[in-house]
Amino acid sequence: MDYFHSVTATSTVAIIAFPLLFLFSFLWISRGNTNSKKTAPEAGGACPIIGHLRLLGGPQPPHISLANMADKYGRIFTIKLGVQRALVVSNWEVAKECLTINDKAFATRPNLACAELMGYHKAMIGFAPYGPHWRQMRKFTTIELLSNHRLNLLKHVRESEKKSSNSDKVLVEMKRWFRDVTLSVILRIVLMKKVAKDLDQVAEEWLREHKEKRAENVANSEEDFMGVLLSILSDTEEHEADTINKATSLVPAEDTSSITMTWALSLLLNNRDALNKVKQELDIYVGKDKLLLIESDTKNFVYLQSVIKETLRLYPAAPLSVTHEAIEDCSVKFRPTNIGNPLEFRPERFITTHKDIVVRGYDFELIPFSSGRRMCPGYLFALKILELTLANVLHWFEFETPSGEIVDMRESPGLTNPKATPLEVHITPRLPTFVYQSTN
Ligand code: HEM
Repeated sequence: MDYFHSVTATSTVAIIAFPLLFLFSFLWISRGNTNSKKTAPEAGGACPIIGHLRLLGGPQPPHISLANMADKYGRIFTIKLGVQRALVVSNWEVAKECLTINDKAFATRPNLACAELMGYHKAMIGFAPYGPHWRQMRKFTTIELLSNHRLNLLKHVRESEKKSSNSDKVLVEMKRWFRDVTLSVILRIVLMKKVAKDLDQVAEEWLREHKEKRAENVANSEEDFMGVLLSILSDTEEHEADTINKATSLVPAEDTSSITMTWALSLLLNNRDALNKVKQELDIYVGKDKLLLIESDTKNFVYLQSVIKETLRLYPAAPLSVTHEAIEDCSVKFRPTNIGNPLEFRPERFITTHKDIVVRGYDFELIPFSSGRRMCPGYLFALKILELTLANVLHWFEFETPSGEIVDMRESPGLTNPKATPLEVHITPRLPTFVYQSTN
């Protein structure tokens, strides 16, 4: 039976809640959910929308609350957020319609106070309204910074980022560790050719300062990162605009990538069979006598790549995408479909039943990086960092939770989707001692 529902969007904010919700959408069907078009009661309160998302989130993350609401009101419903009417989309087919046929209609961002305050007066590409500035930034980001060609030129920066090993058992908070690695790579890319000082030295200085601030409990915001960058750059004039453009385009990389790596490791620690399969892959294709992996090694890690896709499916770093706003009238309709075992961590699905699905924005069943003209321009960079960093840490160390307990998988509210509790693990060396002492 075909069900069609449509909503006309005029000056509507679209919250595309995917792909976690796409899982729930399949459950809704199997639960015999009605497909009637409904409007949820008003969330109440005043703008800005971020405040409302937090309000919606309450004790649980906003995307989970929206999933519950979608369960009640359907996979496409509207909600009044203060003066704004928001269209909440929790199904991949509707998301496809929004991001293909209606892509241009939904291409701008809402006018939010947070975009003004956190986004350098909306100069940051992610917050910028659709228009000439966004177009120029997008061109710069996709061609000059994050194209396949540029990423290949910067391969050595990603490959050279490593952490020293200690032969003792060490307790490590993994999100911080992943964050430091990602920050260091970003910093070195942004400052490339810019600073007379040795790049490693600059990266180390930034990380030291960053760690000191953290120790003093100073808010560790994106603005800190930009502030430090701008102060480092203040003594240089040449190509400053380019450098600032680079920095603003790379800021989203840090949180999203380190969150995803933390979820991936957590899932593996709770699923020992999957962890063993990753290790087997590492032993077959790398062996235990080599320390540092390079990007060309990762093409063989089919199972690890499936783990990453499954992580992005179950714990997408940006579960609500970034809010889109409609610039013109359009109408959105949908027809339901079904998929099995959506809540299970089963990386094998991406080697068997769903092996052709890629996360590049055209398989709408899985779009953690979104799709269309506002799609994440950093997806290639992210996939490279995720594959290389996860492969390296899983190659170097054995991981155990402090008392062998199961990792807590609760999520916490926010625009991104961090773990509610830190991932603290004991790490011990996995390779023979001589490998850590070698310089490869
Ligand atoms: C696991 C990692 C990541 C995930 C899941 C992710 C996801 C997303 C999503 C869902 C959006 C919103 C797309 C939309 O509005 O439709 C986005 C935007 C964006 N992302 Fe990412 N991202 C990741 C990593 C990165 C990295 C590594 C970079 C840079 C190197 C990056 C740069 C950006 C930028 C600049 C935007 C704004 C694009 C625009 O508004 O035109 N992201 N990302």
